[in-house]
Amino acid sequence: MVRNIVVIGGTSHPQLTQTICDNLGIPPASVLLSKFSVGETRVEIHESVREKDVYIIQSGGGKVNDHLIELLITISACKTASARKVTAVLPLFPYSRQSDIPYNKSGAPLVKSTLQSSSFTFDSIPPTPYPEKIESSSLVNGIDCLQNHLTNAQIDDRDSATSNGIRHPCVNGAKRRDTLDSTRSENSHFQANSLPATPGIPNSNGTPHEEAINARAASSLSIIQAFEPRPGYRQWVAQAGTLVADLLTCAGADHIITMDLHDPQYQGFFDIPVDNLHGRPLLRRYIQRHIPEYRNAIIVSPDAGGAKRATVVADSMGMDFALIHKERRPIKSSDRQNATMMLVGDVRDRIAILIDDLADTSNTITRAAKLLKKEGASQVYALITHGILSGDAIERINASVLDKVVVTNTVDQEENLKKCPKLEVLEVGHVFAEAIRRVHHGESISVLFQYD
Ligand SMILES: O=P(O)(O)OC[C@H]1O[C@H](OP(=O)(O)OP(=O)(O)O)[C@H](O)[C@@H]1O
Repeated sequence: MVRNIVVIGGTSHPQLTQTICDNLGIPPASVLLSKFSVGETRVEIHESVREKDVYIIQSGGGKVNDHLIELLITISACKTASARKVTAVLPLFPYSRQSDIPYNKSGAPLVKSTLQSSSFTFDSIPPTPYPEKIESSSLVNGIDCLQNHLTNAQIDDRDSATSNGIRHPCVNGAKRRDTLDSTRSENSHFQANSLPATPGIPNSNGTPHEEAINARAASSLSIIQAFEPRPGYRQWVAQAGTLVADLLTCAGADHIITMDLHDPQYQGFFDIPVDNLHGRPLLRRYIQRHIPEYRNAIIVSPDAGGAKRATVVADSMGMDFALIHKERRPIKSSDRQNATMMLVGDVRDRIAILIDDLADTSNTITRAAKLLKKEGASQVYALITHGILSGDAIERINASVLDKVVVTNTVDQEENLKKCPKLEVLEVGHVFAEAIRRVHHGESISVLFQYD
């Protein structure tokens, strides 16, 4: 039993909090986490934290923004209640993919939008928005309006440049909308049913169901084609990772414990200690125990960004390695969905094991699996640290040629397990409990990463 320590669980993953507390031999602290009817988060700490070391467990995934605000308020509540030290334990760190935003060649950000004949929408809540499911109310929310105005403003500028410098008045947006519609009709590749086939990957390789899901998602994932950058101006997109790091520090966090940061350099955004634990030992143990004749299998990175992660696993286990190269900066929205994928390495008649840090929409792993099967792989496993699995990811995995998807429970998988027979979950609670115990006693935690 660890003394003088308080563990508080956020609402993101109560089961993981309980496992961590069971491993530490203490009960979770009594707290009230709720919401006022307006939607604001309410936090009450029901026991003394004075001069105690407090560990707050809150993961990303799910209602990520609500969880983040709840974490910030809880940190602040503990600090103002005289906690000696507050450590935020974020098994999946939210927003860590947003330290850099991918841009297309024209400078427009690669963001999700859904194109309808009359308007854009930027809904990103699960499920992955389908054009036919858009509600008219979604067209009037703040971000949609802002983006529409941005787009319309771009078109206005173009118009004014080609019409003797006279700016068209905005009468109920009618002029702008007309222009926008005509711009859209020129971009016929934006129509949901006219997507190009995946270069290098004939459509016939996937199941018809998978093709349908991917085509539907491709039609939803769009760059604003009407966007044309003003000369000398590149549209600014917030790099939210920096802000989130600052928010945690300002709220009063003294220390961060997380696992498999998408970009390990994100640790440099903080001026407090960040312990980035590794999920690799768990994945490695799974390979050794569950994959038959694993030494003949081949580790595959589904994109160049994850090559280092995957090679570390391959090298430490004396296994072969292959890489899928994914085109990173497509010009058209449909290209992001259908970007060219090329395999470097030989997977024929072997079990291919995809290793990645996270699966969100699961487009990456399902498309990689399709390519690997096409290249002759006998089975395809995906071993992922963070199973975010948002939107219709589970549906996509079920329809894919993937044989098995193994994730850790840094994100709650209870509901996903019920819906996905291919899914297996590895427990991480004991890893975080050991990290907390070591940090609390001032012991080194490097032993938790010294296996590579
Ligand atoms: O399930 P999905 O929605 O397909 O997302 C998963 C992919 O996203 C991340 O990489 P990213 O695309 O950000 O590229 P990077 O690794 O080069 O940073 C991650 O490393 C996966 O490869």
